Amino acid sequence: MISVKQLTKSFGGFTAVDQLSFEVQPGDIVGFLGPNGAGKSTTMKMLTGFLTPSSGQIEINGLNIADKRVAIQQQIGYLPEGAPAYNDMTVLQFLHFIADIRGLGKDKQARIDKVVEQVELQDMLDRQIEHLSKGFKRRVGLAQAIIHDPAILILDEPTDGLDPNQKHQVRELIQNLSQDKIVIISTHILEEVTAVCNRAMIIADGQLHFDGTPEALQRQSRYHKAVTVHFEHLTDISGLTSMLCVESFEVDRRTGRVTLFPANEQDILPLVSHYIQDHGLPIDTLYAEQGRLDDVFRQLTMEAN
Ligand SMILES: Nc1ncnc2c1ncn2[C@@H]1O[C@H](COP(=O)(O)OP(=O)(O)OP(=O)(O)O)[C@@H](O)[C@H]1O
Repeated sequence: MISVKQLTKSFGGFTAVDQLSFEVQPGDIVGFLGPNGAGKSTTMKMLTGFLTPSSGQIEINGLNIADKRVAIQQQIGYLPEGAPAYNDMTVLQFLHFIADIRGLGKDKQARIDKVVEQVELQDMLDRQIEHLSKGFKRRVGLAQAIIHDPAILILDEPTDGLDPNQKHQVRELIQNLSQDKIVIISTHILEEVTAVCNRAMIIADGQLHFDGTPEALQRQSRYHKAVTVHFEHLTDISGLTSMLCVESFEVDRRTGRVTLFPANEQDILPLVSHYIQDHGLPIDTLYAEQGRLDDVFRQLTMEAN
């Protein structure tokens, strides 16, 4: 378990992480979300023992990082921002180097084979890291993070720079890893949180603004329970938008979709659907919204500003 209490980091007079407190249990896949400069990487660096907090406490599996840093680091796999590596080594040399540092001993070859397969580096083993594409560099970074099969994985923007297929693979990899592990990722991709994480934490200005499931995050959106309609052709919507159960509406000028917001948070889909049927309105799409993550992200982080 990770237990963080009142964690703070200041650089000179500037507070990058401000009294952050949270706990993470095995099985949790946590997504750190936040605007640029929110303090996500700084928090990860403190969790992994690369930065010393200005104040506050970090305990990992009962050990305090202030006096058991090395023991804690043995339990953690860390992919730093930008996935730094030794550029003049080949991929295979680098993985051997990391495996030796991690003290894998007789398990070394088996673990290297396993991670090479997991992140699909088979064709790159003899390439110098300097000459790899951004996506492959990131895969090397992931391979070194998981090579010792750590109980805790901390991944700073793990899918940054990957193409859509690689993103999908890395997300699957994270999900397959996670049954008994703690995984913390930071990302700017909101959909990644719903695709991969069972918990979302929104950090802005170094403070925690939301901590809950991705579904709970979506429910905070003003679009939660709104009903969106798309018509086959231009249609008079005045009757629909003046229904008593509809508090307000908006029209997306680009797509022509009409979104109806419910009065009193009620479930208006059946009422809207009946109205459309009764009046023979020419619709091609009708659905209730779960909530829009970009909307709630903007709302929570703007409030912080
Ligand atoms: N070593 C440092 N010295 C001074 N300021 C720093 C240092 N490291 C980080 N900061 C500042 O702390 C703030 C938080 O940075 P951090 O990298 O943690 O943000 P982030 O949420 O990871 O951002 P991004 O999404 O852009 O990666 C930023 O304003 C950054 O400029």
